[in-house]
Amino acid sequence: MHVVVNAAMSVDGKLASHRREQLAISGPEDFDRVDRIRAAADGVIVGVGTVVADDPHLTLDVTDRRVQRQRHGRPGNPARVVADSTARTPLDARILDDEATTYLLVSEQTSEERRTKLADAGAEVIVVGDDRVDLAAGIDRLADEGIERLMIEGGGELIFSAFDAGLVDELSVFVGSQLIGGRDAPTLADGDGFTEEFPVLTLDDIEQLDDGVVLKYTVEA
Ligand SMILES: NC(=O)C1=CN([C@@H]2O[C@H](COP(=O)(O)OP(=O)(O)OC[C@H]3O[C@@H](n4cnc5c(N)ncnc54)[C@H](O)[C@@H]3O)[C@@H](O)[C@H]2O)C=CC1
Ligand SMILES: Nc1nc(O)c(N)c(N[C@@H]2O[C@H](COP(=O)(O)O)[C@@H](O)[C@H]2O)n1
Repeated sequence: MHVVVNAAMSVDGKLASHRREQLAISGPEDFDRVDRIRAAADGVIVGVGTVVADDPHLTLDVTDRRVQRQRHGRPGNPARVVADSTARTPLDARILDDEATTYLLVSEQTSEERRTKLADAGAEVIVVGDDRVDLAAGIDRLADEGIERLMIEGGGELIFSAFDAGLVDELSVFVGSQLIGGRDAPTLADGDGFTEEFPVLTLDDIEQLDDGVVLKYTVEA
């Protein structure tokens, strides 16, 4: 499995304001770039914090679906995936519509009743982990479903966990020109934070887009 993280942050490293409202940090050129990364992926994953905050759709625009067909011979959108230990995804969430397959990674903490409701609402429910979603195990299960390239879109809790588990191969981050501030605003990598053995990245490319820059890194093994 090849895992690519992509997100957009302010100059002070925030993904959103402390109110956790969705903000357009990216401009149109960067959103086009995001769409191309989605189009190249077999699956796009977010944490349930992002689902609750943003109600994202995580699909491609029609142009990119054509691009995907030419590139990979596979029609349609990449699969959508949510890391959702206690199955908090609302039953009317946009990611549960029928525009793509949606996998919900949940833990054993989720009741059979809740799993059934989510399955009835359109989700493919996969149980991985006792108290919390075990991301490495989840990725193995997604690989069994044919997902070979996974894009992680956020938020900061999920991105930290993916780095913590040593699962990330590439990181792209758009740095916009806003300053958001707020000690409780989500950042690119939240979680408990590293105190030793910090992940080491190699800067591969810098590109100016909209009013910001895209930084592209590979992650050292
Ligand atoms: N600017 C950007 O590119 C993006 C911004 N965002 C913003 O980020 C915020 C949401 O981020 P967060 O609150 O950090 O939530 P998140 O989206 O990272 O979800 C975290 C939640 O996922 C669940 N989870 C299950 N298994 C997990 C695991 N193994 N590791 C980590 N989490 C796991 C937990 O309930 C946890 O609270 C929103 O304000 C959203 O707008 C989200 C994505 C991209
Ligand atoms: N790359 C990027 N730039 C921003 O400025 C953003 N706010 C985000 N947010 C992510 O995109 C999701 C929304 O996706 P849909 O348009 O609904 O398909 C949102 O939930 C974040 O994951 N990303």
